Amino acid sequence: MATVPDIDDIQNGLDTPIPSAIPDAKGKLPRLHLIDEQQKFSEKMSSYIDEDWGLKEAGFNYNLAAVFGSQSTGKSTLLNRLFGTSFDVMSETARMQTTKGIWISKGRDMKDFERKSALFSVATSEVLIVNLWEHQVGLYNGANMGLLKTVFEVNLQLFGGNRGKEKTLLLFVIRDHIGATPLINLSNTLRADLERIWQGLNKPEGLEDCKITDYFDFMFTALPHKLLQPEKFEEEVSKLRLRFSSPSDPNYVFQPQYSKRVPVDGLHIYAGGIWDKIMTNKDLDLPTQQELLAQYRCDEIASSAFVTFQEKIKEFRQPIESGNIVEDLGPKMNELRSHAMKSFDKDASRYHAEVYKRKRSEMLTKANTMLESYFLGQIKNLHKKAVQMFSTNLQQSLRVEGADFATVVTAAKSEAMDYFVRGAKAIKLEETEWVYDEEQFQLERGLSEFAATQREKEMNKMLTSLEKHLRNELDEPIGLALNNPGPSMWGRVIAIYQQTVEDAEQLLHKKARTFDLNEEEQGELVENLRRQAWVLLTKKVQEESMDAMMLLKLRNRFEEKFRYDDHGLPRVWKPSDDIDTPFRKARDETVELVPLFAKINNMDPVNGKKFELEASEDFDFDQSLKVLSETRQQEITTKFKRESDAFYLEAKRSVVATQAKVPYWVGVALVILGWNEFIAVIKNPLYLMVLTMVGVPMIAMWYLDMLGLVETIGWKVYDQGYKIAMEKLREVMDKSRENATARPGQRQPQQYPGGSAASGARSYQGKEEDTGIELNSFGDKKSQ
Ligand SMILES: Nc1nc2c(ncn2[C@@H]2O[C@H](COP(=O)(O)OP(=O)(O)OP(=O)(O)O)[C@@H](O)[C@H]2O)c(=O)[nH]1
Repeated sequence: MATVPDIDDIQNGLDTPIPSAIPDAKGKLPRLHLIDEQQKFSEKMSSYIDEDWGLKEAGFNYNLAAVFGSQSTGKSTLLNRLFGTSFDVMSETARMQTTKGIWISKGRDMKDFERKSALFSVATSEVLIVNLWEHQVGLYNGANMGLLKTVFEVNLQLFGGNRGKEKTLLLFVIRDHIGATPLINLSNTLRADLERIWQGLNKPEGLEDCKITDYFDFMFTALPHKLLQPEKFEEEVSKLRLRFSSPSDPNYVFQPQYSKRVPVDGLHIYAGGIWDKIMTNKDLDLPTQQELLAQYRCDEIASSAFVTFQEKIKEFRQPIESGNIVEDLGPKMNELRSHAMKSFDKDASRYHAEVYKRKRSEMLTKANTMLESYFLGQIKNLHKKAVQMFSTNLQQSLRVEGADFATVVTAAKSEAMDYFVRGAKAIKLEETEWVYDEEQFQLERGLSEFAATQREKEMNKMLTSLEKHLRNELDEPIGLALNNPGPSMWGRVIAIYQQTVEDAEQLLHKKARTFDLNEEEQGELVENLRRQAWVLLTKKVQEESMDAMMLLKLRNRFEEKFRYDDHGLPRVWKPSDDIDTPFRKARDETVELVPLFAKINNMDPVNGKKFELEASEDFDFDQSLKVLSETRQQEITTKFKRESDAFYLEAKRSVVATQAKVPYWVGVALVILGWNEFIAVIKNPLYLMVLTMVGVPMIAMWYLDMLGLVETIGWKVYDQGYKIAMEKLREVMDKSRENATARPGQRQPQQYPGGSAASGARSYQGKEEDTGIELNSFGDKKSQ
């Protein structure tokens, strides 16, 4: 290849007048060994450009062409003919002798250098002449297509970013063209070969779909046989020369799109930079035989070590996938990994050190990747377990009376987090970049969210119990206050409210501390509490002011005034008594109570100020104060008046009853008919004693006009006695029914309507007296 080691790839376009090119003593233009055998870029390029070639002031007015082709394909001959250069041409006789021997013995270095210099030519030149024999067309190796492939590949890697911006012209010159195959056919074959090569390239990321034409243009030409048709050869070469020297030629090669746009004074830096980049690219280096062997053997050793390793680590899969925590997973994984690495080291460490090192690190990475799935699986399971642990601990601790929520959460959280971190640390192997920060972060967040939900639940529980407390504290006292109606009753109600809310607030503040509530949250809860208590209060007031309740209150008050005297004793009306005045007075005084229930008087009795609560969307304080409307007040008053009439009539009736008198003849008849009995009683001390004991009090009462009262009391006693007796009877019946239910294996009787199956069964088997009660209660004596 002519680019090695000569500078025959750098050439000045012939149309450009060379300002001061200085030929040497033999009249030859000076040439530079640009890159020497040690692959070192010449430092003299700049001085050659400036002085030897006189291109100092040329700026962009120069061109670069390179030639590429197999050994001794006449590259130098062509360049010398085209550009008047003076590259050495191998003598016709020596040609055969200088090929294979040198080629094989220096194979590696040469091949390496060949790739690099070919790539250098492609990267720096505007036109790359690809020189090949006609008979090489279609032959992969002969036409140097393998080399072209590497050059294309690396060119794409290193300079592929300039897609479509900088193109290079590939000018194929087919030598010794006899003419049997037309040029067009040859060029088609070459195009197809190039396209195929391009398809097979390993293209870098992002350039997978790039085309060969994004980077290269093609031109094809042929030259006749130099030795067989020398004149024709020279003629065609002269024509070809025009393509390089005459811009007016239709096939002129140095088109602007191929220019690298580097001014000539910077060319040495540009070309040097490209060479450096090429030199540092590993893909252009060929491995030594030792390295190849080491790669092969290390791969084999690694695979065999992996077989055992993979087999052993399988045991972790099942438990981890089913969500269990594998005990000692860290040490176990570490042991298996070290075992695999040791068995690799034992055999592989004898091979090429660099390769061994690289393969070892590859193997370690692969082993780590395999183990990482178990690491991640265990981390996931640890996460789940930590959440469970947290939830159980929290719930257990909260069950303890007086548990402080904030403290309980902090303790449970720190325990769960500790468990997770300890577990995660234990399975993180050395020489890995495994991390669990994200999972830890997610866990912490999850626990906080869980705690927040729990806290809300606990708070709701607390608020519900607080509401119950409020209801208990308010209900009875308010009922009592309103059952004794009067101008001061609202004052009492407000005082009860204030006291209850104060107690509940204290309770709330105490609880708030355990929930770690801030000022604002506490304020809001207190506000809600006050409102809630007020709503409960107004509900109770509404209950107490329902028609039936109001009438009861009024009736009680009326009875107090009308039926009892000032000493609290029941009044017995005598015929001489004035019933109308006390009745009217008692009724008027009672009716006066009704307007008191029109509206809650929200005056605070303690400080004399109006008590108020802030209204909200669903709470209207002023509205909540209203109790009885005008209409309802009237309705209640009317109903009450009607009821009170009954009391009036009853009073009147009782006077008539005491007024009724026994006729005189009844007395006379009594004396005549009962004389004997009277004498018998007088004479008998026992009868006399009984008569005295019963008769004297009766006479006294009659005298005091209290017989009506005695009668009323008697009836009441009878009434009460009857009620108690019935109650006792019911209790005994219930008890006997329960006992019967408790007895197992008894028949299911149906014959006692209203009685339970158990009580029916009892009637067959129970004790005599029990059965009697049972039957009496249901009235079915036949079954006995
Ligand atoms: N048949 C034939 N021989 C040629 C042609 N051009 C050059 N030669 C001869 O081939 C031999 C090699 O020519 P060179 O120009 O030195 O070839 P090269 O490719 O520069 O050689 P290296 O630089 O060693 O790779 C010389 O003897 C030339 O006279 C050609 O077109 N046809």
